[in-house]
Amino acid sequence: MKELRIFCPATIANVACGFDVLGLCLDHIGDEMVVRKTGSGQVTISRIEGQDLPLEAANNVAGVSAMALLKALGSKQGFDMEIHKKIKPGSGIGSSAASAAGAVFAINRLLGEPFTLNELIPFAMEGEKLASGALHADNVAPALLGGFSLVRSYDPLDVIRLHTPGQLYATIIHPQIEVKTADARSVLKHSVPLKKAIAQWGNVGGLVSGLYTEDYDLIGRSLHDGIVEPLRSLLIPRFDQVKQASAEAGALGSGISGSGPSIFALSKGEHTAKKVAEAMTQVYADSGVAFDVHVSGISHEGVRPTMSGTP
Ligand SMILES: Nc1ncnc2c1ncn2[C@@H]1O[C@H](COP(=O)(O)OP(=O)(O)OP(=O)(O)O)[C@@H](O)[C@H]1O
Ligand SMILES: N[C@@H](CCO)C(=O)O
Repeated sequence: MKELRIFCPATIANVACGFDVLGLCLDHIGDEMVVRKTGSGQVTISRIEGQDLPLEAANNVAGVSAMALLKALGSKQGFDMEIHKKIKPGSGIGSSAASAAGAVFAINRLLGEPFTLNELIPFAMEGEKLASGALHADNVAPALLGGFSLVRSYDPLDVIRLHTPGQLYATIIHPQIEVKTADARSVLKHSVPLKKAIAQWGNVGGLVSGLYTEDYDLIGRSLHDGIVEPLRSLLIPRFDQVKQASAEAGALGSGISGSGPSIFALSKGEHTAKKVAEAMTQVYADSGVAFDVHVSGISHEGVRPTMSGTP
């Protein structure tokens, strides 16, 4: 195979209590990429549609991730990428991760899969480092593996794919303001009072348990973030109102999606998730801030081919 067209899904990182360790994969929101082998011996990006992003491979997360993979293999094979961007950079739903994960998935597939999906995560993290200065895996892991991911450890990297309950739906409101991950990380404190840490790791354990037992009330009780949300929510217009309206509409819980400005809520069932979407819309209707609202299931699959290229 010389060419692969893929869907690169959006993701929600942190999922409230799991800063840098939890993430989930959305099912139909995402970019497309076309990746093809070339004889140039280099990684190139010939086209980016939908957003104004760098075409130089060294300045684009897709290029950096691709080069990290090829360097690990010692491969001199050239690749060219086209990126059809639907997820806005700085949205909080893993725009950079979609490109990083897409690049390494496609190149790995075109090279006959020398790496497992889990083994691709560190290469995609190099792209995230370019975007935000931080080697976080909580967007690229679910973008590659699908479902929910837990980064149990960064050193050594140990990523676990978690069970996803079938009736879990996400609602996302994306206010059209850009919050760069690097900026949203710079507002964080580097030490956490023990009392807050206790509450947070209790909630991470509760959320993981709730996912496995499909206990939706427990999932809802666990969707709290007492560490990051109080600092970052100040960057997001009407954050508290969106949370309150989501709860009143029946959401299990809500929080900042990734580093924001998107806000997510999880609900049991699509019907409730749609009611939450209406409630979020009402909060933002007269805000003067343009916004999009999405309802999505949790995808069991991450990056995936949409059409095989020519053999
Ligand atoms: N292919 C790419 N797709 C998206 N952003 C890219 C890409 N290549 C480079 N970037 C840069 O990465 C930055 C966006 O990444 P950032 O992590 O801030 O946003 P995000 O991925 O939408 O957020 P989050 O990780 O919170 O979901 C921008 O500075 C953008 O120029
Ligand atoms: N865990 C990262 C995710 C960025 O999407 C952060 O919150 O900074």
